[in-house]
Amino acid sequence: MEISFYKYQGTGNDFVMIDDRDHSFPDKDLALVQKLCDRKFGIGADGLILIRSKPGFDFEMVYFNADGSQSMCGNGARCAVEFSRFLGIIGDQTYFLAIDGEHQAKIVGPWIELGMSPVSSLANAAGDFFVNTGSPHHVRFVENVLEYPVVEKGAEIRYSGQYAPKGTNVNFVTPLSEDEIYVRTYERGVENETLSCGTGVTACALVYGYKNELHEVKIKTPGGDLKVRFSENSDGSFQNILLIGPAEQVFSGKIEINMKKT
Ligand SMILES: N[C@H](CCC[C@H](N)C(=O)O)C(=O)O
Repeated sequence: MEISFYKYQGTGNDFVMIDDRDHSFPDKDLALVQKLCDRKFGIGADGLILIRSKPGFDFEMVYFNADGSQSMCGNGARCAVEFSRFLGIIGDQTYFLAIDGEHQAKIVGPWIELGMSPVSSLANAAGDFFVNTGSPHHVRFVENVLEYPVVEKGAEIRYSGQYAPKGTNVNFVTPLSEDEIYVRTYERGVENETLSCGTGVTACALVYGYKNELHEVKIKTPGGDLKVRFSENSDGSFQNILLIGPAEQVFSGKIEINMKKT
């Protein structure tokens, strides 16, 4: 069976995007997801996203990490919004469903303003922090993140007993100024450093904003620049969280897939 795909990237986090409004993609075939994401034997990507029809929403976004596991993906959601506009499903605003619930988003020029799920609390984790922004994130502030052994230390934390069995994503942060941070991320399900992680930079921005009484944080990542805006409630929870950044279609193509005999 031949399928059409589109390749998108959001600050260097890259995705195979499939228009699956007819629900024909074999989403139980995780070996196929892994193959399509494989950078040598497939198309190559950090993850794969299906756009599906969903009553009550403009669309549903189904996200798979490269290893076939599922979670919420912030950069991927921005790409899903841009892809849905490209397909003519939406204009410049949308209300869609993802694994962590409903989301609003707005396209403002080259930027997508993505509403993220509310965050109930920041937790301390052995001197670091833990935040769930739709996917789980460990946040560690370090002296010089550009020199930090992200993959080695990231894997250590990701596979540590405190996060077993599901694991977590791991972010390392160095402040650049009073309202800007640099973030590098080890991503669960990619099992490597990615050039950026949307839910990850959101987690880091909430922690930095909490520590410095900010409601908007600029973030630099190896894959590009992002902004996070939010409001904090008196009980320490966060809402009106916006992840703001670009999303770009890089190329499109067709690929032959062997459907598993079911
Ligand atoms: N690897 C993450 C999901 C993708 C997160 C990232 N790509 C983003 O932009 O939020 C996890 O397993 O929780």
